[in-house]
Amino acid sequence: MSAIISVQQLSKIYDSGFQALDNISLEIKRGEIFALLGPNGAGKTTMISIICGIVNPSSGVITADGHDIIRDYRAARTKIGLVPQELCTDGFESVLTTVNFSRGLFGCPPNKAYIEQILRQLSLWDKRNARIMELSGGMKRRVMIAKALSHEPEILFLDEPTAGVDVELRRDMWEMVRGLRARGVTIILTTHYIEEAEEMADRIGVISRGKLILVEEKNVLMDKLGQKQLRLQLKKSLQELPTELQDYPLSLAADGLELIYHFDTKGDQTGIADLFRRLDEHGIDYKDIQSKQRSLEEIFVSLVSDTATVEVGAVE
Ligand SMILES: Nc1ncnc2c1ncn2[C@@H]1O[C@H](COP(=O)(O)OP(=O)(O)OP(=O)(O)O)[C@@H](O)[C@H]1O
Repeated sequence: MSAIISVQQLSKIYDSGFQALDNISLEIKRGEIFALLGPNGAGKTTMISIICGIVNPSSGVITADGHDIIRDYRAARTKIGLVPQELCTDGFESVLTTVNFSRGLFGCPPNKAYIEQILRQLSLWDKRNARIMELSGGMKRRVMIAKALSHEPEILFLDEPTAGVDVELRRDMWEMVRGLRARGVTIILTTHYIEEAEEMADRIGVISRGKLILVEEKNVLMDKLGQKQLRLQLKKSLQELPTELQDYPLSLAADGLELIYHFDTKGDQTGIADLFRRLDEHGIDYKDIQSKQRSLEEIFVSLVSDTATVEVGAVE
């Protein structure tokens, strides 16, 4: 897949002297869903704002669908739709007027059929004549998406699309984003919700203190770093591991009532059969077994824990 966005050696130093981005290079592939993860203040919004032409870069070269975002600003901007973090729209206007107006700002001629299609897709068609102030928070957020899509962009930036929305609406949004991707829209989203990236993204980038510390296919990331755990609930508690088992990747938890075995999903052999034999030899009985994949959240926390204070995996 070719790159639809290319970011080369991007740095941003705000007027205050604060360096928000430090030499970032990144290519977004056409048609992918790319999730940008990072703790508060990592630089996600700064990066999006620069690509969308809202904030000036201090150095670096960025193109959107081949158009330089500074020299060829207008052409670049028409390729991009942005759903900002904050809801910003006139509450007195109707949904339809607002979305049509946004389209007009890009110099696009009216297209009733297209606007109807996106409003239907976002379940807003029935509310098209309602004033924005009369809508629920989730609906307002969808209006922001409709506005961002009004000029038929090929790239959609979603800055924390599901912050503060309930679980059901979050799932609807995920469905909608997948639908957009199926129509060929490239999607870049920032999120604090690791589960969102895990669920949706094709690739994941992790940004911490203005540096891009990792870019990887989600599945590769899960495989590469994704360890599995086998948890055995013991019938009798153990004070400590028998000496012969101390070289195994085992640990005791829950006051000696749980034995945790770590193994690599990539390895040829998990060692589980051998472990069971050894437990049998030592008369260690268990009543239940669970296996658990290391989540992206754990991976993320371990990645950024030494570079920043982490605030991740917010759960409502
Ligand atoms: N206009 C500005 N002037 C000075 N510093 C700024 C400005 N805008 C942002 N910053 C700083 O740049 C850093 C990155 O901010 P940014 O909003 O890009 O982070 P973020 O990763 O989007 O965070 P969050 O997840 O909290 O939205 C922060 O330390 C922020 O205080």
